[in-house]
Amino acid sequence: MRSLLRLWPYVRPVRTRLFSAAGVAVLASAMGLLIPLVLKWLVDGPVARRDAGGIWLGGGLLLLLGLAEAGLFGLRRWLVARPLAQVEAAMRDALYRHLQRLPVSFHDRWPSGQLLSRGTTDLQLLRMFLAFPMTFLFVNGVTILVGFAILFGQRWTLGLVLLTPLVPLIVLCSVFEAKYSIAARRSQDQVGDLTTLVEESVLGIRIIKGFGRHRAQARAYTALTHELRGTELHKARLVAAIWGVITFLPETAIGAALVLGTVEVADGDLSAGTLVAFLSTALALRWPVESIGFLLAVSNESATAADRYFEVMDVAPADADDASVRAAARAPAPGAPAPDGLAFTGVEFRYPDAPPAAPPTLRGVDLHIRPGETMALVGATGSGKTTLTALVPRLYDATGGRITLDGRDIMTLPRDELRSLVAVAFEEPTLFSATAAENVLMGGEEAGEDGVLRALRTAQAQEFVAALPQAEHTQVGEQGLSLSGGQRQRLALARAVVGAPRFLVLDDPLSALDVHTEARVEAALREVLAGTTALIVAHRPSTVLLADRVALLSDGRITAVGTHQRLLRESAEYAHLMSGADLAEGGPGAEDPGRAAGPTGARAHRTEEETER
Ligand SMILES: Nc1ncnc2c1ncn2[C@@H]1O[C@H](COP(=O)(O)OP(=O)(O)OP(=O)(O)O)[C@@H](O)[C@H]1O
Repeated sequence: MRSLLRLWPYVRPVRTRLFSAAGVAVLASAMGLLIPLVLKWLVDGPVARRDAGGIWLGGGLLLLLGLAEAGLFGLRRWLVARPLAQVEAAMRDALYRHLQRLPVSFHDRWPSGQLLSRGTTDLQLLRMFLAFPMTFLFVNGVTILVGFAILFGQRWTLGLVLLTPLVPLIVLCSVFEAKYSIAARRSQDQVGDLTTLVEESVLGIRIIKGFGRHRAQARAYTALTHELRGTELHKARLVAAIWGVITFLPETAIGAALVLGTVEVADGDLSAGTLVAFLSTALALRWPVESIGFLLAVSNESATAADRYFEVMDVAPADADDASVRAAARAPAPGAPAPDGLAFTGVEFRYPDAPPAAPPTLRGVDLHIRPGETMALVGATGSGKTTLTALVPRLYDATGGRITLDGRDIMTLPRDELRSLVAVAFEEPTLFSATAAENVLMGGEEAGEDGVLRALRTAQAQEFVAALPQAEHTQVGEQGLSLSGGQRQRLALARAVVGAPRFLVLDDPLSALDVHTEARVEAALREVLAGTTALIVAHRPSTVLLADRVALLSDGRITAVGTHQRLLRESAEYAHLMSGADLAEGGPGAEDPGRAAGPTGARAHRTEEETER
């Protein structure tokens, strides 16, 4: 329940409205409690005297009280609707912004459905809690206290009879709360799992259909829904039990008070009006008492929702560690950074969720890419190429050693600056639900329309984009037009080059292209690469040919660096990786060593020794 208190910072801005609404609800409840007192006056006065005028007056008064009660409850609802929508929106906003700032390693660990359900159902639950149970636990508490004061005022002996169930009720409610909160947590986690499964099924629909997995998927879905159904039924049984107890015990006490009160009226110890007032007050307290079971259940679910929400919000964002880093970055630099390219020194990396006994994914990586140089990174599958490239834009932080850009340690660079220096494109291109131009501009908004067209030309995407219904203003990505894998890759490549970054990191960016398109993209890329320091993961010799030098990564270590030709000669592993390709046995690179060594202008004519210096 303590987690519900943590909602205060979000509720604070709307506290005046919420407190006013609670005040209005207390007033409305008070109207309800006045009704029995008017009844008492009516029975003992005008009814006993057979005074028709008095009876009409009493009836009119009761009608007015009823109308005032209804009107005040309506006003309360109106008061809370807008501010609570605002609280929900602010919390959702904070969650979204926080998720954007959390490190990639967090997203590796957390299923997206769990995050989705926190941003949707959990927040709806919290809004409901603030709108209803929070106010009514308070309002009903006040109503019960005032009601009992009135009851004791009428006849304290009968009041004591009504109080008898209090102790067993408190004990039973606390047992219920403990059990219900476990069930509520389980159910909300199961909703998260279900959301993950639905999301995966929608995103992976081609694989599911292609492999005829729909039955297996449907079975998994049914199993999860059955589990959720079981938990929901368990919750319903718990609520039914507590509701039954909360209804049964007070009503038995009311019954006992009725019998005792009637005996007292018969004996002439109590006026009929007092008994009517006593019983109608007790009946007016039925809803506040009976609703406690329901209010506790919703409060419990809300506490679980708040726990789940803060579980994510409490994870330190990726740039939290940047405070000291920024201070270091602000320290006067010993002069403008000299262009020194991209250097890895003794870099080690281990995934946070890797088993403790497993060796690090990267170990003692030393690699220097000179300014303006293009380095291809080649290695067997699983050797750590993608991991190494992910360290440069700090998608993950190296667990040892250092990476420098023009001599500046990337850990001392503010993330914004780092990401404006480094552009990335991955093998699996992700496009967003936006126009083709907007997707490209994500790589550098200042590039403008001309920049987009230039980048599209470099990525050889201008033709297919021009053929789209609204050219570069066509919606692409998830909710837009479906593009082929190669088209998506080329748009992602355009996004990487649009900002003319100083450092370019490409993870096998041409893998989905046919050889002719690839050759055209490479020709255009060479111009871009001439002014950029680049690290390109390559599987195919044709991509390797874009590079000045090649680094061979095996088993998390750089084991050889040199030109394509030299590595072919000297490294059996490299030759093996490149074998089967036309280049290894007399392909174009072999025929034209200049092109293999670094085919951009003057660089194409450098000797092998010069390139390797
Ligand atoms: N998020 C992760 N958590 C834990 N281990 C990971 C994660 N991503 C990759 N790995 C492991 O790290 C190792 C290197 O993976 P990486 O993707 O860097 O290889 P790669 O050389 O790029 O392979 P490929 O050529 O197949 O793309 C693999 O053993 C992989 O299982």
